[in-house]
Amino acid sequence: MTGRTHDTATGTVTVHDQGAHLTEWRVGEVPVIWVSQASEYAVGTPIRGGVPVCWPWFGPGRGGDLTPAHGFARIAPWRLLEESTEDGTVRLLWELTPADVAATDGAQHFPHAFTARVEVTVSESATISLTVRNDDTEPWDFEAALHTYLHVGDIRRVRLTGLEGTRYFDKVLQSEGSQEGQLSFSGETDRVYRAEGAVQVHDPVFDRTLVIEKAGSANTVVWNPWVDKAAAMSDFQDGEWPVMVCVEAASVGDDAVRLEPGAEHTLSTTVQIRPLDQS
Ligand SMILES: O=P(O)(O)OC[C@H]1O[C@H](O)[C@H](O)[C@@H](O)[C@@H]1O
Repeated sequence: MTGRTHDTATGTVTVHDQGAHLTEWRVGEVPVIWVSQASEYAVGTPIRGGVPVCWPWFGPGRGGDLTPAHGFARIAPWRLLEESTEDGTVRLLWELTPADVAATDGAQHFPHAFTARVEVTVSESATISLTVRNDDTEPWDFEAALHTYLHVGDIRRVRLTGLEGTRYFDKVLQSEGSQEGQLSFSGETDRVYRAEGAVQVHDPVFDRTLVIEKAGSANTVVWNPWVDKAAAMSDFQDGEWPVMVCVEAASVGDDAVRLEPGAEHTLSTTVQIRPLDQS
Protein backbone atom coordinates (compact mmCIF):
# COMPACT_ATOMS: atom_id res chain seq x y z
CA MET A 1 0.00 0.00 0.00
CA THR A 2 1.47 3.33 -0.96
CA GLY A 3 0.65 6.66 0.60
CA ARG A 4 0.60 10.13 -0.85
CA THR A 5 2.80 12.93 0.42
CA HIS A 6 1.88 16.61 0.20
CA ASP A 7 3.84 19.75 1.04
CA THR A 8 2.49 22.08 3.70
CA ALA A 9 3.80 25.60 4.33
CA THR A 10 6.37 24.20 6.77
CA GLY A 11 6.79 20.50 6.03
CA THR A 12 5.03 17.45 4.64
CA VAL A 13 2.09 15.19 5.35
CA THR A 14 1.58 11.61 4.21
CA VAL A 15 -1.81 9.97 4.02
CA HIS A 16 -3.22 6.54 3.20
CA ASP A 17 -6.81 5.93 2.11
CA GLN A 18 -7.03 2.72 4.16
CA GLY A 19 -8.36 3.88 7.51
CA ALA A 20 -8.59 7.55 6.30
CA HIS A 21 -5.18 7.71 7.85
CA LEU A 22 -2.89 10.66 8.38
CA THR A 23 0.26 8.53 8.57
CA GLU A 24 2.92 11.14 9.11
CA TRP A 25 3.34 14.87 9.60
CA ARG A 26 6.76 16.47 9.54
CA VAL A 27 7.77 20.05 10.16
CA GLY A 28 11.06 20.48 8.36
CA GLU A 29 12.59 17.04 8.76
CA VAL A 30 11.28 16.41 12.28
CA PRO A 31 8.14 14.28 12.64
CA VAL A 32 5.36 15.69 14.80
CA ILE A 33 3.10 12.71 14.14
CA TRP A 34 5.16 9.52 14.36
CA VAL A 35 4.95 6.31 12.34
CA SER A 36 6.98 3.17 12.97
CA GLN A 37 9.71 2.18 10.54
CA ALA A 38 8.39 -1.36 10.98
CA SER A 39 4.83 -0.55 9.94
CA GLU A 40 3.67 -2.99 7.29
CA TYR A 41 1.33 -0.92 5.11
CA ALA A 42 -0.50 -4.10 4.13
CA VAL A 43 -4.13 -4.20 3.04
CA GLY A 44 -6.32 -5.11 6.02
CA THR A 45 -3.51 -4.59 8.55
CA PRO A 46 -3.44 -1.57 10.88
CA ILE A 47 -0.69 0.99 10.31
CA ARG A 48 1.47 1.44 13.44
CA GLY A 49 1.51 5.19 13.90
CA GLY A 50 -0.01 8.33 12.47
CA VAL A 51 -3.59 8.92 13.56
CA PRO A 52 -5.54 5.67 13.37
CA VAL A 53 -9.30 6.25 13.39
CA CYS A 54 -10.80 3.81 15.90
CA TRP A 55 -14.50 3.21 15.26
CA PRO A 56 -17.17 1.94 16.06
CA TRP A 57 -15.45 0.27 19.02
CA PHE A 58 -12.24 0.78 20.96
CA GLY A 59 -9.85 -2.06 21.80
CA PRO A 60 -12.03 -5.20 21.95
CA GLY A 61 -15.20 -3.13 22.55
CA ARG A 62 -17.28 -2.79 25.68
CA GLY A 63 -18.07 -6.50 25.80
CA GLY A 64 -14.39 -7.32 25.41
CA ASP A 65 -14.80 -9.75 22.52
CA LEU A 66 -14.83 -7.82 19.24
CA THR A 67 -12.27 -8.03 16.46
CA PRO A 68 -10.48 -6.42 14.78
CA ALA A 69 -9.13 -4.39 17.69
CA HIS A 70 -10.22 -0.74 17.61
CA GLY A 71 -13.00 -1.39 15.06
CA PHE A 72 -13.18 -2.00 11.34
CA ALA A 73 -12.84 1.68 10.33
CA ARG A 74 -9.09 1.52 10.98
CA ILE A 75 -8.60 -1.05 8.21
CA ALA A 76 -11.48 -0.09 5.92
CA PRO A 77 -11.15 1.30 2.37
CA TRP A 78 -12.41 4.85 2.92
CA ARG A 79 -13.53 6.75 -0.19
CA LEU A 80 -11.58 9.90 -0.89
CA LEU A 81 -13.91 12.86 -1.56
CA GLU A 82 -11.47 15.75 -1.55
CA GLU A 83 -7.71 16.28 -1.59
CA SER A 84 -6.30 19.77 -2.00
CA THR A 85 -3.43 22.06 -1.15
CA GLU A 86 -4.07 25.77 -0.97
CA ASP A 87 -1.76 28.41 0.50
CA GLY A 88 0.27 25.72 2.27
CA THR A 89 -2.78 24.06 3.82
CA VAL A 90 -3.39 20.43 2.95
CA ARG A 91 -6.97 19.21 3.26
CA LEU A 92 -8.41 15.74 2.85
CA LEU A 93 -11.92 14.38 3.22
CA TRP A 94 -12.93 10.71 3.21
CA GLU A 95 -16.28 8.96 3.59
CA LEU A 96 -17.36 5.51 4.73
CA THR A 97 -20.81 3.88 4.47
CA PRO A 98 -21.96 0.26 4.95
CA ALA A 99 -21.50 -0.39 1.21
CA ASP A 100 -17.80 0.46 1.55
CA VAL A 101 -17.25 -2.11 4.30
CA ALA A 102 -19.20 -5.03 2.81
CA ALA A 103 -15.92 -6.97 2.53
CA THR A 104 -14.20 -5.56 5.65
CA ASP A 105 -13.53 -7.86 8.57
CA GLY A 106 -15.58 -6.86 11.62
CA ALA A 107 -18.29 -4.87 9.82
CA GLN A 108 -20.76 -7.68 10.56
CA HIS A 109 -20.63 -6.65 14.24
CA PHE A 110 -22.18 -3.26 13.42
CA PRO A 111 -25.34 -3.87 11.35
CA HIS A 112 -26.46 -0.24 11.23
CA ALA A 113 -26.90 2.40 8.54
CA PHE A 114 -24.30 5.15 8.94
CA THR A 115 -22.27 7.77 7.13
CA ALA A 116 -18.84 8.49 8.58
CA ARG A 117 -16.48 11.20 7.39
CA VAL A 118 -12.90 11.97 8.33
CA GLU A 119 -11.46 15.38 7.58
CA VAL A 120 -7.75 16.15 7.93
CA THR A 121 -6.44 19.72 7.67
CA VAL A 122 -2.74 20.42 8.09
CA SER A 123 -1.00 23.77 7.94
CA GLU A 124 1.08 24.97 10.90
CA SER A 125 -1.19 22.80 13.05
CA ALA A 126 -3.08 19.62 12.26
CA THR A 127 -6.78 18.95 12.83
CA ILE A 128 -8.39 15.56 12.42
CA SER A 129 -12.13 15.09 12.80
CA LEU A 130 -14.46 12.12 12.63
CA THR A 131 -18.15 12.85 11.99
CA VAL A 132 -20.66 10.02 12.26
CA ARG A 133 -24.32 10.21 11.25
CA ASN A 134 -27.04 7.72 12.13
CA ASP A 135 -28.90 6.91 8.88
CA ASP A 136 -31.07 4.30 10.62
CA THR A 137 -34.57 4.41 12.07
CA GLU A 138 -33.34 3.21 15.50
CA PRO A 139 -30.82 4.83 17.86
CA TRP A 140 -27.43 3.14 18.29
CA ASP A 141 -24.16 3.91 20.02
CA PHE A 142 -20.48 3.68 19.30
CA GLU A 143 -17.01 4.15 20.75
CA ALA A 144 -14.41 6.20 18.90
CA ALA A 145 -10.85 7.44 19.21
CA LEU A 146 -8.43 9.51 17.17
CA HIS A 147 -5.39 7.51 18.21
CA THR A 148 -2.73 10.19 17.72
CA TYR A 149 0.91 8.98 17.83
CA LEU A 150 3.08 11.96 18.78
CA HIS A 151 6.81 11.97 18.12
CA VAL A 152 8.83 12.87 21.21
CA GLY A 153 12.58 13.01 21.89
CA ASP A 154 12.56 10.63 24.87
CA ILE A 155 9.43 9.50 26.72
CA ARG A 156 11.45 9.25 29.95
CA ARG A 157 11.90 13.04 29.87
CA VAL A 158 8.43 14.03 28.67
CA ARG A 159 5.88 15.68 30.99
CA LEU A 160 2.16 15.98 30.32
CA THR A 161 0.09 18.75 31.82
CA GLY A 162 -3.66 19.34 31.59
CA LEU A 163 -4.75 16.08 33.22
CA GLU A 164 -4.18 17.14 36.84
CA GLY A 165 -7.07 16.22 39.14
CA THR A 166 -8.89 14.06 36.57
CA ARG A 167 -10.01 10.48 37.16
CA TYR A 168 -8.66 7.64 35.06
CA PHE A 169 -8.87 3.91 34.55
CA ASP A 170 -5.42 2.34 34.45
CA LYS A 171 -5.53 -0.56 31.96
CA VAL A 172 -2.12 -1.85 33.08
CA LEU A 173 -3.02 -2.03 36.79
CA GLN A 174 -6.73 -2.63 36.10
CA SER A 175 -7.63 -0.01 38.70
CA GLU A 176 -9.07 3.50 38.96
CA GLY A 177 -7.01 6.49 39.99
CA SER A 178 -6.84 10.25 40.10
CA GLN A 179 -4.03 12.17 38.42
CA GLU A 180 -1.89 13.93 40.98
CA GLY A 181 0.21 16.65 39.43
CA GLN A 182 1.87 16.33 36.05
CA LEU A 183 2.14 12.97 34.31
CA SER A 184 5.62 11.61 33.66
CA PHE A 185 6.55 8.13 32.44
CA SER A 186 8.59 5.35 34.03
CA GLY A 187 6.94 2.20 32.68
CA GLU A 188 4.14 0.87 30.48
CA THR A 189 1.33 3.42 30.54
CA ASP A 190 -2.21 2.82 29.28
CA ARG A 191 -4.84 5.04 30.85
CA VAL A 192 -8.29 6.24 29.91
CA TYR A 193 -8.80 9.65 31.53
CA ARG A 194 -12.17 11.24 32.00
CA ALA A 195 -10.79 14.50 30.65
CA GLU A 196 -12.09 16.86 27.99
CA GLY A 197 -9.55 19.67 28.24
CA ALA A 198 -6.33 20.39 26.34
CA VAL A 199 -3.18 18.40 27.13
CA GLN A 200 0.34 19.77 26.77
CA VAL A 201 3.22 17.43 25.92
CA HIS A 202 6.43 19.08 27.11
CA ASP A 203 9.47 17.73 25.29
CA PRO A 204 12.87 19.08 26.43
CA VAL A 205 14.77 17.05 23.81
CA PHE A 206 12.98 18.60 20.84
CA ASP A 207 12.63 21.84 22.81
CA ARG A 208 8.92 22.08 22.08
CA THR A 209 5.50 21.71 23.66
CA LEU A 210 2.82 19.98 21.63
CA VAL A 211 -0.65 21.19 22.57
CA ILE A 212 -3.44 18.68 21.99
CA GLU A 213 -6.92 20.20 21.95
CA LYS A 214 -10.06 18.23 21.36
CA ALA A 215 -13.82 18.48 21.00
CA GLY A 216 -16.73 16.06 21.24
CA SER A 217 -14.56 13.69 23.25
CA ALA A 218 -15.17 12.78 26.89
CA ASN A 219 -11.94 10.83 27.33
CA THR A 220 -8.22 11.24 26.76
CA VAL A 221 -6.25 8.02 26.36
CA VAL A 222 -2.51 8.09 27.08
CA TRP A 223 -0.40 5.15 25.91
CA ASN A 224 3.23 4.10 25.73
CA PRO A 225 3.99 0.35 25.55
CA TRP A 226 7.51 0.59 27.09
CA VAL A 227 10.20 -2.08 26.52
CA ASP A 228 8.51 -5.47 26.81
CA LYS A 229 5.19 -4.76 25.16
CA ALA A 230 6.92 -2.98 22.25
CA ALA A 231 9.30 -5.93 21.83
CA ALA A 232 6.30 -8.24 21.56
CA MET A 233 4.80 -6.23 18.69
CA SER A 234 6.14 -7.02 15.22
CA ASP A 235 5.41 -3.52 13.97
CA PHE A 236 7.57 -1.74 16.56
CA GLN A 237 11.28 -1.53 15.78
CA ASP A 238 13.87 -1.88 18.53
CA GLY A 239 14.46 1.49 20.12
CA GLU A 240 11.25 3.07 18.85
CA TRP A 241 9.13 2.98 22.00
CA PRO A 242 10.96 5.90 23.66
CA VAL A 243 10.20 8.29 20.79
CA MET A 244 6.42 8.09 20.76
CA VAL A 245 3.46 8.73 23.01
CA CYS A 246 -0.20 8.46 22.13
CA VAL A 247 -2.54 11.17 23.37
CA GLU A 248 -5.92 10.15 22.02
CA ALA A 249 -9.20 12.05 21.77
CA ALA A 250 -11.71 9.35 22.65
CA SER A 251 -15.24 8.53 23.79
CA VAL A 252 -15.18 5.00 25.07
CA GLY A 253 -16.71 2.66 27.65
CA ASP A 254 -19.36 4.45 29.72
CA ASP A 255 -18.71 7.55 27.62
CA ALA A 256 -19.72 5.90 24.32
CA VAL A 257 -21.76 8.19 22.06
CA ARG A 258 -25.48 7.52 21.55
CA LEU A 259 -26.96 8.75 18.27
CA GLU A 260 -30.64 9.17 17.54
CA PRO A 261 -31.86 8.58 13.95
CA GLY A 262 -30.66 11.44 11.73
CA ALA A 263 -28.32 12.79 14.40
CA GLU A 264 -24.57 13.19 13.97
CA HIS A 265 -21.58 13.58 16.25
CA THR A 266 -18.11 15.01 15.59
CA LEU A 267 -15.00 14.02 17.51
CA SER A 268 -11.97 16.13 16.69
CA THR A 269 -8.43 16.84 17.78
CA THR A 270 -5.90 19.54 16.96
CA VAL A 271 -2.13 19.33 17.44
CA GLN A 272 -0.22 22.60 17.72
CA ILE A 273 3.54 23.15 18.09
CA ARG A 274 4.75 25.72 20.61
CA PRO A 275 8.13 26.64 22.09
CA LEU A 276 8.95 24.52 25.15
CA ASP A 277 6.88 25.61 28.14
CA GLN A 278 9.16 24.99 31.13
CA SER A 279 6.52 25.69 33.80
O1 LIG B 1 -2.00 -2.52 19.12
P1 LIG B 1 -3.20 -1.64 18.86
O2 LIG B 1 -4.42 -2.40 18.50
O3 LIG B 1 -2.86 -0.61 17.81
O4 LIG B 1 -3.50 -0.86 20.18
C1 LIG B 1 -2.55 -0.03 20.76
C2 LIG B 1 -3.08 0.57 22.06
O5 LIG B 1 -4.16 1.41 21.76
C3 LIG B 1 -4.73 2.14 22.87
O6 LIG B 1 -3.87 3.11 23.32
C4 LIG B 1 -5.16 1.21 23.97
O7 LIG B 1 -5.54 1.93 25.14
C5 LIG B 1 -4.06 0.23 24.31
O8 LIG B 1 -4.56 -0.74 25.24
C6 LIG B 1 -3.54 -0.47 23.07
O9 LIG B 1 -2.49 -1.34 23.41
